[in-house]
Amino acid sequence: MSESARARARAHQDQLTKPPGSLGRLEAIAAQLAAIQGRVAVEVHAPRLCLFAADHGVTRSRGVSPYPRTVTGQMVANILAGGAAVNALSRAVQVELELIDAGVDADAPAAFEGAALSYVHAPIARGTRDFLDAPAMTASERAAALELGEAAAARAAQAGSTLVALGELGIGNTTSAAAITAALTGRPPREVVGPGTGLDAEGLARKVAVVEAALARHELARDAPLASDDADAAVRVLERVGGLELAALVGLCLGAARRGLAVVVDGFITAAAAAVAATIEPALLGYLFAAHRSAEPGHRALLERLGLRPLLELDMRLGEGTGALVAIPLIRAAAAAQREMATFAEAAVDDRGAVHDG
Ligand SMILES: Cc1cc2ncn([C@H]3O[C@H](COP(=O)(O)O)[C@@H](O)[C@H]3O)c2cc1C
Ligand SMILES: O=C(O)c1cccnc1
Repeated sequence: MSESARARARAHQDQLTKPPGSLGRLEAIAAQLAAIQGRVAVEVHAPRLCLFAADHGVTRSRGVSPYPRTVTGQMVANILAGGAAVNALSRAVQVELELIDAGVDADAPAAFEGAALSYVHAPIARGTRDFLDAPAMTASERAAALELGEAAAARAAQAGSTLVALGELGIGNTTSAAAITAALTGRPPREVVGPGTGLDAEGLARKVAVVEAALARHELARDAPLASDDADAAVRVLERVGGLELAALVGLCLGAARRGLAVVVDGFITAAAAAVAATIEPALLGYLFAAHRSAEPGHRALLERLGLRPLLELDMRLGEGTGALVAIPLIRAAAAAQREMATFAEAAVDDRGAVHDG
C-alpha cells in the first residue's frame, strides 16, 4: 500500500473540474485504488472473477440446505454451458470469468464449447468431510486449497488483471460460512445463521443447531471475537469448519494482495473467506472492496469485523460472484474519473474563490 499515492490522489481529486468531494464515495474508491496501485492514474484493467466450486460433507444428512448436493456439479455444468446468472452478468459488465473446481463431488464434466470462460479442473477431494464428525479438511488439503487460490492470483496477475473478484459455488456453504462467522466474531450462531437458498423456520432451527454442534465439537465456540491477527486460530477455523472453495478463496485474497491487485468481495460466503484471510494477514484489509450487503444476516457481522462499507445494497443472496460483478462498473467508473478528468487549470475553468476583474 502506498499512503503517499493515496494522499496525492486526494489532492489531485480537489484539482479536478468538479466541486471538492462531489463524486462522493467514487473518490474514496479511486483513492484506495491509488494506494493499492501506487499511482494517481489508476486503472481497472482486465478485471477477472475467480469462481471456486466445491461440495460440503455437512450436506449429506443434516438438512442444512433445501437443495441436494448434486446441484453443485449440475451448476458447474450450467456455468460451462453459459447459462448461469454469473455468465449473464459477467458478459453484461465485461468481466473475465474463470471457474475452478476445488472439490466438487462429480465426475469431470465433458469438454465444453461456446461459453466465454476458462475452466480449471483441480479437485482436492470430492468435497469436505462432515464437520460434525471430523475436521472438514486435513492440513494438507487446506494447504493444497490455499495453493489453488494462490495459483489463480498468479494467473490473474500474469494476464494483466489489476482487480480480481471473489466467487463461490457449493451447496451447503452458507452453513460453513456461518460457522466461520460465529468462530471469528464470537456472535452466537442464531445471529449469524440465515436461510441461505431458502430454508423455512424449521430448517433454520436445524441449521443453527448444526452450527452450534460444530463449534462445540471443534472447541471453536467462544463469546469473544478472535484477535484481528490470530493467524493460527483463523487457519484452525478454516480447517475445521471451512470448505475447499473457501480455503481457495483465502489463498486468492492473500495472493492477489501480495501482487498489488484489488480484491472485490461478493456476499456472505466470500466475506467469510476474506475475514479468515484478513486475520491471517491484516495488511489485506487495504486491498478489499465490499461489493454489496447480502440479505444473509451473518454478512453484516463480517463486514463490521472487516471494517468495510458495502458499495451496494440490492437484497441479493445468490453468490457465484454476482454481487461483485455488478459493483465492478462502479469501481471502473471511479478509476476513469480520476484518470481522465481535466483539472481546473487544464480546462481553464475558474476554481472557487477565483476573482474576476470584470
Ligand atoms: C440453483 C442454485 C444456484 C446457485 N448459485 C449459487 N448458489 C449459492 O447457494 C449455495 C449456498 O446456499 P445453501 O447453503 O443454502 O446451500 C451455494 O452454491 C451458493 O453459491 C446457488 C444455489 C442454487 C440452489
Ligand atoms: O450472500 C451470499 O453470498 C449467499 C447467500 C445465500 C446463498 N448463496 C450465497
